Amino acid sequence: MERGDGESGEEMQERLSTIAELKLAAEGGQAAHPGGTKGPHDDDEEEDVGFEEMGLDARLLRALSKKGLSYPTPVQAKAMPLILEGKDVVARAKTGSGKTLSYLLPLVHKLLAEGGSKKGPRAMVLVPTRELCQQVYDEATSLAEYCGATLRVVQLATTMSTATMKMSLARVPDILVATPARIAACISQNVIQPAVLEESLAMLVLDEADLLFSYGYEEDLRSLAVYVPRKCQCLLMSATASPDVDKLKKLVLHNPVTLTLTEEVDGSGDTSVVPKSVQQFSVHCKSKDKLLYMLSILKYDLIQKKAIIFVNTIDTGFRLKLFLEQFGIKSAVLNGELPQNSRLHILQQFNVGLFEHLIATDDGKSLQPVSSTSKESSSTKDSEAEPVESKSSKKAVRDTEFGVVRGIDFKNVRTVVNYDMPETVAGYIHRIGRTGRAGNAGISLSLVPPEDEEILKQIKVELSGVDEGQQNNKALISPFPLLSKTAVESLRYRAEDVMRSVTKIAVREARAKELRIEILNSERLKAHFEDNPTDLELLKHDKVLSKVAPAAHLKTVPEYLRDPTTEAASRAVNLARAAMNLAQSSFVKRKNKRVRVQDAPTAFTKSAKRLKRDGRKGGKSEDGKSRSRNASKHKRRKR
Ligand SMILES: Nc1ncnc2c1ncn2[C@@H]1O[C@H](COP(=O)(O)OP(=O)(O)OP(=O)(O)O)[C@@H](O)[C@H]1O
Repeated sequence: MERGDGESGEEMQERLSTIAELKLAAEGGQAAHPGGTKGPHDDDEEEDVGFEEMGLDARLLRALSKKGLSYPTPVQAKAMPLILEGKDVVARAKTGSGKTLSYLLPLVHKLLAEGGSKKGPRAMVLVPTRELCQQVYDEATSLAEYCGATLRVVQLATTMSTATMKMSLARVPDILVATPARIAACISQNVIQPAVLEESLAMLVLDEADLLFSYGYEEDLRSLAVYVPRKCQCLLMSATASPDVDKLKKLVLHNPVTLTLTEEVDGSGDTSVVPKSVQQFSVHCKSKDKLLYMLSILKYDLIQKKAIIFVNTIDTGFRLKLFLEQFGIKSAVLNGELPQNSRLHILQQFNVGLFEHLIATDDGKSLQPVSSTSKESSSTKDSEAEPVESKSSKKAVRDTEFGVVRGIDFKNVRTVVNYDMPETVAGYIHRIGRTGRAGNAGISLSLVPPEDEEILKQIKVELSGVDEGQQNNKALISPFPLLSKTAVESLRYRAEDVMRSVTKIAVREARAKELRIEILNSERLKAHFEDNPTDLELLKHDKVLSKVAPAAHLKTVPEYLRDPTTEAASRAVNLARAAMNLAQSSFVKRKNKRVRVQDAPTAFTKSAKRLKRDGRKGGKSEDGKSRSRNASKHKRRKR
């Protein structure tokens, strides 16, 4: 029986069962709280220990309750008691697992308990990037404010002159947040006297410790280590293991307790540093087709938003933006060339959801010209259209302390796309760690051209812990099931047409224009947001940069081009999105426990499986051998 809208009874039944499945996924999830010891991070039988049982200062407990946090995450549950005891701790836990509060809570607790006068900072948190500096500063300040305490938190920014640093430190801070280079500069310029530091410093935290050396802070840290008093408690936090962490450990810690909190991936006893709430997919395509594939994924609405799309060079980012813009897909570009105020503002806007697609380069390293790394040059070599770093970029001031990948707590990012593959496994882990934070669900999607198969292989081996041949059920990165070849090919002609118009010159001009605007805005922004911190509408970062206005007909994909199988997938993604929103909003109390409903990756996989099964039953598969009911129905309709 066919209904008026063209949906058969069977199809309607199936759609309803998908909805029911998604609802079930949304409502019937495991007892979970993002922080709980029995939350999505961990299925062991340990008893839940609340923050109250940890003996935290009552003001901190109130602060946590105001923030809506009731249970510690596993890393918090394990690390905090040790830190409160005064032990040096090295903690390695996956991205988004709450490492920041695991050291800030005991740190603030101790400062509140000790009180008293001081000559120098009592606690110092060192991080590799300015973006992280700001984030840790915000978190510490908000904790102090919620506690109603008069703790003074100061951050030292890279751009500060000696005079400004002196001014900032004139009233002695309780907590100092900075990059190692700033502290080393303060010491060498006598803004901080080593003797004072030796006397006052009671706690030193090296956050994102795996990255501090690679960001070039080894010398700064070595010079600082000399002044860290023996009595000072030292903590090292990291997401990945690295020889640098070991070096740092030897440099500043004394008999530390080492905690490694990874999680089981598949119930087999094996562990992974990637949150299991993140489903990982790959799409294999030629390098020159990456724009086309990206367009197909977005145009068919196959991924959840918000999405971060990682690229390896600034020019690639602008090229992608200009290209997508022509199809009515808006995005903002974030890179280390932009002034710091603009970068912070972009992050802020993205976090509150003012735009859905953020194209980002990962860190200071990505600002090197393409030819400077073999990996980057290889990823562009068979794509003639792919521009190399423009000359103008060499003149731009590059901020080597820029970094959005490492440690930044993006809010509600549902999908991370590797438009360009990262150079290293650690880079991959940090990138995809921008989604699936605090137990939320997320998806990662990597576009893999033939020349990046090797890094994908390495990633798979390292994440699964077994050689390729043995991965079978442990394959953590599966082929993306929702995009059919037909869907991609339906857009090829239009995409290639637009690709030709996004020339190197257009990219260079757009990049220069964006930079000019942002530099101008930067100062205005600074003043404006000091006065109006909540006014985020002033500037839109996803504005159109193309000189030529996007053609109206490219904004939608006409009916005759649409691929029914991928359309069905798109509907499933939308249902999953609805389920995720439902899941997010439905925190319920069960037996006095905060129960967070299961998020949607399961639903996503099930929908994908159903689509695949349908494909086998008669749907249009990637090789185009069979035809779907939808496709023939679609044809009937067309006729
Ligand atoms: N106990 C908790 N319950 C619920 N959410 C929490 C808890 N602790 C922290 N969070 C939230 O988890 C998110 C991730 O925390 P955080 O940024 O500290 O992770 P991280 O482990 O440092 O990640 P990365 O390695 O990427 O830096 C934040 O949004 C934070 O507010």
